[in-house]
Amino acid sequence: MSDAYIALADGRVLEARARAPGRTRGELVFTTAYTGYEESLTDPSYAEQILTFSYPLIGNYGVRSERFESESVQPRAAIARELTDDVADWLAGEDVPAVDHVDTREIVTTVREEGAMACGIAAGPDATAEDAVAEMEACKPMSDHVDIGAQVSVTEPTVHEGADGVDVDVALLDCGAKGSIISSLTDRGADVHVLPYDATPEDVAAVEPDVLFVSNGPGDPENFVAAQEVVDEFAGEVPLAGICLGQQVITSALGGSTEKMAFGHRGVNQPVKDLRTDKVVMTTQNHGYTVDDTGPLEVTQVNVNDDTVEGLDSDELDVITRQYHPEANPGPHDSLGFFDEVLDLATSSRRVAAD
Ligand SMILES: NC(=O)CC[C@H](N)C(=O)O
Repeated sequence: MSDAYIALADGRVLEARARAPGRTRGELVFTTAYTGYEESLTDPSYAEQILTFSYPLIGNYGVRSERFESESVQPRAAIARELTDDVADWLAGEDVPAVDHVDTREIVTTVREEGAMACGIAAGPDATAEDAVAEMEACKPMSDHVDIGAQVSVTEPTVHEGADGVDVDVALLDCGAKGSIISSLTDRGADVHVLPYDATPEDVAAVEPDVLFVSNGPGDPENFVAAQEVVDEFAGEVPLAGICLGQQVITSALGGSTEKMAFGHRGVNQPVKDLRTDKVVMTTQNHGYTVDDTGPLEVTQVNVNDDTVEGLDSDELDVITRQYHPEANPGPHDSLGFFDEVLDLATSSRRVAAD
């Protein structure tokens, strides 16, 4: 007898094995990454989602907090073919339901064919298929999580100091920032002033930033209204940079738009071509929305698989953004140079302003 059930919005209920008990619901997504499960499970971009690992064995090198991207587990549940005890115990300790012994190929194929969908999970000794279905039926679309930023952002400003000798101040709007975005900036010497997702223009001005950086984050970028207002306020005055949700928020704020993708880009081998150099790099991605209309921004990079926008730029407004995750964790380090470009933009625009 099964002790776990996964209910999908298309009516199917899959039987599984409970590895961490509980009942929950969320948008069903996946990652094809074969390593980096600790980083993915602590990435705030996955808030309100259920994460399926397509790689069959998850947890084979343990669980270490040094590899976490935030302080807690962020998806509402995890699904894998086989979870080790280390991972199962970690998730159980965090009250995040987890299930395995299920055909994850079927789940990923379903999401690829039918799109990201509502999902309910019931796991544990008393779990029933009906419980899972009830959870799935109560699952809201991502766009209905209007204040999702509050779940993942700092509530008070915090400063992360970079190395001495580099004089760059970054105001980072924390819409659910991964730790390695912050450390990629401090490693290069920048002081990073992490501000709440709903910071006001006054809060940002108080930092006297050399660059305003909008982080990654969960959910629909159109719900990050305060962040869009801040970007609008500083556009043309302070250089702008963003990653993933950050690219989407900046584009919308400047007059462009975003749209929901069928199932998104979900893995660590997404090929991205730079249109200026014709070079292709491998990138880490986990997003379900994409930039549709780029507004005043110029497309500098595209996804080789489907031609969607991966990088945007504006010389006039001093903007540089990426849809993928240059900070990696998990994934390839091919595009870490993005952070050098951000610091160059911060310092060169300052020189121009001082002339
Ligand atoms: N990784 C992210 O920042 C994700 C951005 C946004 N929530 C999306 O799904 O498109």
